[in-house]
Amino acid sequence: MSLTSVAPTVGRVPAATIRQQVVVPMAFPDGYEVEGVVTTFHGLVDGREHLAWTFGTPDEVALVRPHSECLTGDVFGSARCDCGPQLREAVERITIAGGHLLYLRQEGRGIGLYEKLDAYALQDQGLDTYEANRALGHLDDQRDYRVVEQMLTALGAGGVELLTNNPDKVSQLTALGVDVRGVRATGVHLSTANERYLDAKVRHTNHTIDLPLAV
Ligand SMILES: Nc1nc2c(ncn2[C@@H]2O[C@H](COP(=O)(O)OP(=O)(O)OP(=O)(O)O)[C@@H](O)[C@H]2O)c(=O)[nH]1
Ligand SMILES: [Zn+2]
Repeated sequence: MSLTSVAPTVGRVPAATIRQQVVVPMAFPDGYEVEGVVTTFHGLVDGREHLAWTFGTPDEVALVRPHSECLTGDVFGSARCDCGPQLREAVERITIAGGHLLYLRQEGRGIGLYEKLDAYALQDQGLDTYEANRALGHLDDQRDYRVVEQMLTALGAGGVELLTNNPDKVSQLTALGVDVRGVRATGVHLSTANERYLDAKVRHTNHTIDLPLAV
């Protein structure tokens, strides 16, 4: 993992319990329709309102996407990053395979929405996404994934296949005792607006994004 991210907490994390489960019929703007089950929890260690969305019928080894909140990309369609298309892709792939989308309230890699927008302003002056975080006094990546372990255990998930390009998610979750049986990359959602961002992720944090050489 990157030395400039939060060190994983190794060892046992306290157990969380299921608070509520509700069926949600979903209709996406592109016409795709699916039904999910959304789960809320008691006892998540950081006190935030993280959600688990279950699609399809999870197998013994469930496909799991730990998705960090990105209000600008997930909700408003910002093309500065690849979060919105990754979220949409994850819902479809998990519905086919059976599994869970964990919607993690870790906006801005854990620095929050206003700070992320400050970081965008610095990127518009030439800094890359990690340099901008540091200029604002943050680590490159402030996320830790203890709540993922808590949610998966409460859901009764055994082995998981992770849907992510981020090796730090894989190593943190493995250190936390999650039984990671495999890792699947997401598609490459490249645009002129996000090419510098994706390139920084590949160069700096070894994200497995198969970018064309010209980027
Ligand atoms: N601080 C900061 N956060 C950003 C920026 N752009 C996107 N984010 C946040 O980054 C998070 C997503 O992280 P990414 O690095 O894009 O992807 P990842 O979660 O590490 O990897 P994947 O699992 O492959 O998606 C979301 O919380 C976004 O809000 C940025 O320029 N600065
Ligand atoms: Zn984003």
